[in-house]
Amino acid sequence: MTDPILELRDLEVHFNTFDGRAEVINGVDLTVEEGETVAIVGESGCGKSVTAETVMGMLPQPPGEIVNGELYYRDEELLGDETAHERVKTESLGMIFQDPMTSLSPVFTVGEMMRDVMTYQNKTNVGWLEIFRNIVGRRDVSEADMHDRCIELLDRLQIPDPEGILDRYPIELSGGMRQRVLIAMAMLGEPEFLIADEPTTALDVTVQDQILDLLSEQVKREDLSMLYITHNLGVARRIADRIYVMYAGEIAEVGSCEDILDEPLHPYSRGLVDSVPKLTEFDREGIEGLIPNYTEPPSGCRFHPRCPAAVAGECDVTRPPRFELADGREVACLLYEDGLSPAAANEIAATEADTNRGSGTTHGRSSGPRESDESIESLTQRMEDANE
Ligand SMILES: Nc1ncnc2c1ncn2[C@@H]1O[C@H](COP(=O)(O)OP(=O)(O)OP(=O)(O)O)[C@@H](O)[C@H]1O
Ligand code: NI
Repeated sequence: MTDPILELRDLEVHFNTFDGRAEVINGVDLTVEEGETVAIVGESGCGKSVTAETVMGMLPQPPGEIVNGELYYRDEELLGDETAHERVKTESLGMIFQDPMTSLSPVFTVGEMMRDVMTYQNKTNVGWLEIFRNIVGRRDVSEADMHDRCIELLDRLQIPDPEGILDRYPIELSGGMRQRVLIAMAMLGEPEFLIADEPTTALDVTVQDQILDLLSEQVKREDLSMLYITHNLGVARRIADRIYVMYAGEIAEVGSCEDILDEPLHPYSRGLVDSVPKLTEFDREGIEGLIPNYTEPPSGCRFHPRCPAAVAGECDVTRPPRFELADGREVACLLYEDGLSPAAANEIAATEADTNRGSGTTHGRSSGPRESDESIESLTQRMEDANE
């Protein structure tokens, strides 16, 4: 491990809703090393955006409430210091959002928006001093310089006719072009850390690929670090160095893209990888059931009601810590207690899943952990035997 540029520790976020208190983020730890791209992958509603919003200092509070946790950016704690958070956000962070139509203003041209961003660089409280300085004219924000910088960035994102684009309104551009403009705008403030929340979901696959390539290019060129949010494992593999698999506001598994995709360990990751449509395969296994209700989250492991390998009396009682395996892999699943080898644990998970399926797990809503005489200890024993 090198130097973490960003570190989230034990984050807990709750929301006050009409249905009660929703305990959405439940102890998330996450680290992004300098120059690294980390993807958070998980199904809709698992808390990816809430995590990103917290990092950006953009969590709506209320209804949101950060109940616990620390956020370090280059060793500076930000969750307890709004001023520092605002400064870091302005100076060092860049954001790219999901839907360009909602993040771009419909009433300004691309050029006007880009100039605005450059002048105030995402500052929410622009003081009279800054406005005065800009009226008087600082060298670095002269009209000509701003114009050149806009053209350079639009050019870098391979936007045809950048001069012409500056005078266009977002509505006049295609989805792919809008997303490119949004990336160009995020780069204007010369950030060192990018946060992208599903920037390509609304695009068709070819355009999505182009955008991912362009984004990777910027990240490499400027030596940026990035937190990339997606529900798509394929996208994560293309863009990220490491993947954090998230389930119901908890991190299920951490590993390199290859590790997670080639040999997912957590039963949830296994389901997630299995549910990726393959061109050569029609019959695929997904994950049954839904993300739990956050006002009454399951006890123990939050995944246990849907887990094909869940063991009654264990998984519904004990919240699994993140077990560290070799090569920076971490899995929050009781199967991996006692440093079991991934291959062996996987085998057990698979056997468990088969047995559970055979014993008639109902469709749609899972029937919860299997009543079993076999405890984790005996599973472990079996695994150790298998290892020998
Ligand atoms: N402002 C809010 N008020 C109340 N609940 C919220 C708010 N924002 C998020 N939530 C809840 O937090 C949970 C996680 O939402 P989040 O948007 O982080 O999911 P996500 O993983 O980003 O999903 P998606 O892939 O659909 O974007 C959801 O149950 C959502 O209803
Ligand atoms: Ni989201």
